[in-house]
Amino acid sequence: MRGLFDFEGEGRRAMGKLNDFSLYVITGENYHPGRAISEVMEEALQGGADIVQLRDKTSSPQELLRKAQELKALTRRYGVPLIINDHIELAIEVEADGVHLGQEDLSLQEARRLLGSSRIIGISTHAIEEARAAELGGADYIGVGPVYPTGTKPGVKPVTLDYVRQVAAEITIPFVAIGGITPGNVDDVLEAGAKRICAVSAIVGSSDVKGTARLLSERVRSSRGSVYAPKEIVVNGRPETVTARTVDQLIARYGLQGRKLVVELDGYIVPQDEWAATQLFSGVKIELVHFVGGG
Ligand SMILES: Cc1ncc(COP(=O)(O)OP(=O)(O)O)c(N)n1
Ligand SMILES: Cc1nc(C(=O)O)sc1CCOP(=O)(O)O
Ligand SMILES: [Mg+2]
Repeated sequence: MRGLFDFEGEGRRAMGKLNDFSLYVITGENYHPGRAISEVMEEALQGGADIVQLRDKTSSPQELLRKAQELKALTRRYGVPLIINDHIELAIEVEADGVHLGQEDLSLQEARRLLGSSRIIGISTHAIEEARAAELGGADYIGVGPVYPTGTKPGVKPVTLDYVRQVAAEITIPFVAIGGITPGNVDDVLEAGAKRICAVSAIVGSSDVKGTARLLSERVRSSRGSVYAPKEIVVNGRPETVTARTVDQLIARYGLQGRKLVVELDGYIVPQDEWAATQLFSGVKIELVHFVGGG
């Protein structure tokens, strides 16, 4: 097991806010005329959405503020992060958990300067060079898409499952596959290596928002394997098969209880008070770094 590393020097950061997630749901009010945004998003949360984004290209600043405040209260009740698309100043004003930015939006560096290290920054990517740059620049997650053609972004050329495979093989920060994902094609996306998916129309445009969210979220979770089954994970760079269900069980398995430890899971530092609740899934990469000699 690797012992000690200079975690300042390697650009690692404490990120308590972005817990592992499976189903990321983005608002899309044009898909549910006559129904309130908070009503529809609450159904998505009931179905298992574990991260929510407010994306709204048409509202006035006042309307946007009202929607952001409503969603902030809603997501707090469900204990999931709220991300604001594009508008960093709004994210700061409502104390959202983070912001999502595209290649044409505010730069990652400027966003990080404004938001600080504890808030989430997601970056859209459409090619591996963009994914590498986002990872290197300290993004907390990346969007990978559009995987399929989508009416939510008409006319945008799909990146296809090839790009999903490329990112799954190379990029270590969490990524979320997005664009045209539905119950009918989600298994292909997962098969290509996605561990998290994101959807707008398939969920908020569904006649059964909760049921569709549940179906998608269960598909993603079950593709990661049962928490009770042996899991193939990578511990400090070494492939291991483990039965530990949670981070604290894994720590116990290595006899490291009570040691001064830093735990990094898929690029995030897991705070000690979350070790017991943080589940392990096949495919995760974990670093257990213990300090020796008073380091
Ligand atoms: C999770 C996620 N991924 C990608 C996007 C798209 O962001 P962007 O490229 O800036 O395009 P707009 O959404 O602003 O039209 C996203 N919003 N969320
Ligand atoms: C908002 C957005 N961004 C994308 C990207 O690839 O960056 S694809 C997309 C639309 C996602 O909506 P739907 O689930 O309805 O296809
Ligand atoms: Mg944008």
